[in-house]
Amino acid sequence: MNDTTDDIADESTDDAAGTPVLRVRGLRKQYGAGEGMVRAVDGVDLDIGAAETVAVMGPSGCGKSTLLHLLGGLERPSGGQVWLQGRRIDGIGEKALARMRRTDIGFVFQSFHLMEELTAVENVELPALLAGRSPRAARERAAQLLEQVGLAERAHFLPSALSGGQRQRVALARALSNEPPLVLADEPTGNLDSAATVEVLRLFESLHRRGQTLLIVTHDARIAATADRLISMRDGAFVDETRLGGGSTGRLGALVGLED
Ligand SMILES: Nc1ncnc2c1ncn2[C@@H]1O[C@H](COP(=O)(O)OP(=O)(O)OP(=O)(O)O)[C@@H](O)[C@H]1O
Repeated sequence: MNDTTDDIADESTDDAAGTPVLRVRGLRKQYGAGEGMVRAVDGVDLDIGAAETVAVMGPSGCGKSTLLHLLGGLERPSGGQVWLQGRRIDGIGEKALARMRRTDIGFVFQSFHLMEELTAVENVELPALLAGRSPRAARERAAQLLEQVGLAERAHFLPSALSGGQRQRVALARALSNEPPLVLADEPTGNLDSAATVEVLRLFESLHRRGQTLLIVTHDARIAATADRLISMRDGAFVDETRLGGGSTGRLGALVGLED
């Protein structure tokens, strides 16, 4: 485990092409020890530039979720370095980590993770309130985001009264609440039927067009087709990378039968 500090270290990474939104070097996570040890993430290097969408695909158990959890500060790495907007974030203290999760990373999970007792708009405004925005500003921003995901009319519904696709759209709106520089999505369509998958896919495309930086782990080739780059992962490591056109108008989008 790395040493921790409650301040985000100001260790910049200079790069001729500009500072990437996310830079990862030699990232590792192992579980257990001895014969039962699992190397879930085993030496990952990655740069994601501003406004880039990167998709990661790979077989079950290859370490995709663990990777996102490490990048989103939900789990601690066993080794390696991570910079978010040029700031070193691996090994930061709990307070700084919590702040980073609230304001710098938007997380979209396969199973939505909405607060069931809060309405859609209350779910979406929560991160902004936790980040210290005024109730009025947080509510205005939440209403705007729900409008963008096509759910303005359902703002006061509880999650239990929403379909899977609608829940994921609320979750996506919530992820954008604090305008994070990076959105991490873990199988965002994994629990959705194909109609709802297309709805969510459209939203990712539109986010991509608007310049949101995104890292998406997915089993769905249609989602991956919206990316600029597609990375294949096996046994905790990246084994292949393909540059796509980005957006479902790209070559792969055509292959999987999506129209724009
Ligand atoms: N908390 C944990 N303790 C022990 N082993 C773990 C833990 N979390 C994950 N693993 C192991 O790490 C490896 C990677 O798991 P991970 O969930 O990251 O894979 P994945 O590629 O996301 O799989 P899926 O596509 O099925 O969600 C697997 O072998 C898994 O069993």
